[in-house]
Parts: sequence; structure tokens; C-alpha cells
Amino acid sequence: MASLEDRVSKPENDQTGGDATASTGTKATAPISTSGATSSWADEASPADTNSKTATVETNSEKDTSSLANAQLDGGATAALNGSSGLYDSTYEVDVQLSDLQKQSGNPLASIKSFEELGLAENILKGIYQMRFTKPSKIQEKALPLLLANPPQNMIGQSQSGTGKTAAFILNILTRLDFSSGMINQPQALILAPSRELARQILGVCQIMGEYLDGLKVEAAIPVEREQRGKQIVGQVVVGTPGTTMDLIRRRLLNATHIKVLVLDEADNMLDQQGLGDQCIRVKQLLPRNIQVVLFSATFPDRVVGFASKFAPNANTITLRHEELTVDGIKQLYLDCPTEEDKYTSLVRLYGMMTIGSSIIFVRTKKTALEIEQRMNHEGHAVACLTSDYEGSNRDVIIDSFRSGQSKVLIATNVLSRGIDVQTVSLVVNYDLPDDGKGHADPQTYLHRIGRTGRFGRVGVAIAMVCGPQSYRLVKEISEYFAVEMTSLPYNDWDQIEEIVKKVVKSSRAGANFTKATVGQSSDTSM
Ligand SMILES: Nc1ncnc2c1ncn2[C@@H]1O[C@H](COP(=O)(O)OP(=O)(O)OP(=O)(O)O)[C@@H](O)[C@H]1O
Repeated sequence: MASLEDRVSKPENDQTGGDATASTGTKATAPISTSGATSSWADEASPADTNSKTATVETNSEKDTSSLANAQLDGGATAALNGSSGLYDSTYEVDVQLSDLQKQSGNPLASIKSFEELGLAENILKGIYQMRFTKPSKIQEKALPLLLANPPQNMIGQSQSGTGKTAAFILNILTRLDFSSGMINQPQALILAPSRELARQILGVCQIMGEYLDGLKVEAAIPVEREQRGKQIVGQVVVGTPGTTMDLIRRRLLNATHIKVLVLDEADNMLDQQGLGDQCIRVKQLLPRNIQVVLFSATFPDRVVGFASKFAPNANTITLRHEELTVDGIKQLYLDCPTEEDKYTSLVRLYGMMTIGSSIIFVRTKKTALEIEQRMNHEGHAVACLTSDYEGSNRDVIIDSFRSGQSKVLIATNVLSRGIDVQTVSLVVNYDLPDDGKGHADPQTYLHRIGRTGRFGRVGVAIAMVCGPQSYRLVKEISEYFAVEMTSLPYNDWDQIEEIVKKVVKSSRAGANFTKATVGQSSDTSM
């Protein structure tokens, strides 16, 4: 690991392909070696730009709005409010507290400043207290002064999963809203996210953090039921998916003329995917020029860095090396199964452990998700499933039930791989390892998936199911990319597996993985 340092970062390019998958075969030996990580955006530092800022980082309808707020209160952003947040869950008698982690310099959750020192208004600070946040995380501490400075500057911000990026961009937005009479019903900030679930989650956080702002309205721009269509959006903050947002602006149901901040959450995914990328560009073209563009994600693979810098020109950048991206509280394990059927039977055996907290099982296809759901339910294991085959309010019911803890095991495709914050998730299973469609691993998707656990200092376990040399190769590539050790679970010795999983949770200590990043200013212009 390189040492902490302040640098200016510069965009680069990369990413490769390969061939198709195989199944059956060789047994893996553990642990997988951790050398050979390739260069990232942040690895390639350019000479300091004279203008650059430097710092060290360690971070629908109105009807929908209220239901989301309830969903959040039940399980999501406000789980921390009820004191049962699962911080190093007492089930495993682990004694590390968030306050300890937030004192460790270099920990992504630590900062040297308080929220009060960050120049936030009193009624916004009250929203932070409402969230029970006592100290900023590193990304919040570093990003907020840059985001809040005037004149507003663009930002590309990267920080590990679960380190509080959402609050960073929401606090900036809340600070910039104009509640004067002429502006009270005018959309002024737009947040785009890749999934309906994430858009609803962000909306909920925004409502809670903005509770003390008189007249604040936050609205969703996601597909809604027929009877709610055609309604004018009057929220000062709009959170949506790109396609619906574009549609609403074009149909003049969303007046974009007063938008002054555009945020892309999960920005690398938004700009990378063919469809979403195009839609994001179109939305941006429908907004006023000279708005503040803010891009946040835990990952910015080299192939999207150049594009991100064009989308957010002259941005202050906060970046991490990919060796720094994994969260220490998440213990990464893999289970080598002789056959595909053994993957299924192993999953069923894991079920007992999965219900200790909540779990997400990630699979490659919607078909697999449905098959596993039906088979497990048929065998008496209560599991739910969420894929893009489900629509609108049906999806809301599934995710809200998971958030509230009513359902504890969720089988999902990549639709839930990013951003979803359910603090009770203690286990993530990669039933199928994510690949790039060309036979190589997709480390970014893997990182986002496992990041559904281990949120803000909590511990979690991520188990990858391996079957055959091809999937073993994917595990190896992922392990090398992030320079992390993945421990093999002994197939067929379930007593030991249970012991290992529990011990891992018990002995994990977030905060040991001292993280660093660079803050600088990218130089690309215009889009
Ligand atoms: N300063 C803070 N103190 C305590 N908890 C916090 C703080 N900031 C954020 N959190 C909590 O940490 C959790 C993770 O935050 P958030 O969802 O913003 O992470 P993220 O960085 O956006 O992760 P991802 O990359 O997975 O989207 C949330 O439950 C949030 O309420």
C-alpha cells in the first residue's frame, strides 16, 4: 500500500476482455495471493495544477414520497436512530464502537473536524442531529468544504461503500436551495440514480436531513402508477432515474430552468452503461449551463474517468486507489463447490446463518433469481426476490419489506448491487460472481455488491460461490485487483464453516485498513 499523500489526480483509460465461462473441476486453495493490482486513475498522478485544491481523504409522486419516508424510518437510513444499528453486532460480542473508528486517523469514517465546523446552517445541522450523526466521515469532511464553496465548483468524489457519500451531496444541495416565494415550487436540484430503489432511498434521506428546512419538498422522478401520471413536479429537490427524469422534462412536467445542482450517484455506472450514459447526457443537455455537477461513487474504473471529467469539467476530485477500496469490516470468503447443484445445496445450508441478520444473494440472471426463489420457498425457506422483471409499486413492496426486516433474505440481480443501504445486512452471497461478459471479473460490481454489508463501521461477511476453474479465476482476479485476501471455506465441513463465519464477524475490525486518496482538480472541459 502506498502512503498517505496529497496529489492532483488525472484521468486515464483501461479495462480488458476475455472469453467464456466453464464449470466443474479444480479445487481452490486458500488464501488467494494478493499481488499484481493494475494501475488506477489515482495511481497516475499528474504534476500539480496551479488551480487545484488538495486534501487528503481518507467517504412519482408525492404519494411515493411519504411511503418512502416510512420505509426509511422502518429500516434504511434511520436504522441508526433506534440504537439497534448493528455496529459490530452484539450477537458476536464485538466491542469496537463507531466512536472508536471515527477517532482512528486514516479510517474512512474518521475526520478531524465536526459538522459544526463545516459551515452548515443551523437548520441543516438539526437534520444531521436527527440522523444521529455525531461526526463527519472522511469523505464528508473533505468533500463538503469543496462542495459548499462559492462560486460552486464541480466535484468527482470517490469513497468506499457505506462511508456516507449520500449525506455529502445532500447537505450541499440543502445548503443551496432558495425558499423565496418565487422559487418555492421550482425544482432546483436534481439527483439521478441508476435504480428506482436507490432513488427512493436517497429521497428518504433527503427528507430526513431536510426536515428542519421550512417548505422543503423532495419529489421522485421514477415510473409511477397511471393515476399519478401527468402531475407537475414542484419539489425543490428531485430524485430520479435518468429515463423518467428525461421524459418529465421533455413533457414539461419538470421545469428544469432553475436547476442549479446535478448529482449523479453511482456515477461510473450511470456514465458507463450504454443506455443510462446516453440518458444522463440528454438530461444534462436539458438543464441550464453552468450548473454545479457532482459525481459520486465508490468506484471510477479507468474506462469512465475521461468521460466523467468531461461530464463534470474542472471538477475538484477526491479519488482512491483500487487497493484502498475494500472495507475492512467486510470479510471476504469463498466456497468452492464441486457442481452447480452443490452451489444450491450449500446456499440452503447457509440459510440458517443468513437469517441471523439480513442477507442478499446476488445472481447473474433474472431466471436464476426466480428459480432459486421458487425452489427455496418450495422447500420451506422464506426468501424474496427482486429483479427488473418486477415493476413499480411491486418493487417497492419487496424492498420495503426487506428494509423493515419483515423479509430477511433477498435474491437479487445487479439491480440492487449499488447504493442500497440496509444496515442489518450482515451477509452477502455472490451465488454467481460478476463478470464482464467476456470471461473476466467485474471487480467494480463485486465491490458494490459486497458493500451492501459492512455499512459505516459495521461488520459483514461476503461469501463467493465458486464452481469450476473459470469462477475460481474470477475470484483470483478480484482478489488481485483489490489486493485483498479471500479465505477459502472448507466445503463439506459445515460446523467449521459456521465457526469461521461467526469468528470472522467477531474478529473483524474496520478501521485497520488506512485509506488515502487524492483531492485535485481535473482539467477536461465541456460536454
Ligand atoms: N457521519 C455519519 N455518522 C454516522 N453514520 C453515518 C454518517 N454518514 C452516513 N452515515 C450512515 O452510513 C450509512 C452509509 O451511508 P451512505 O449510504 O451514504 O453510503 P455511501 O458512501 O453512499 O455507500 P455506497 O457506495 O454503497 O452507495 C447510512 O446508513 C448513513 O445513514
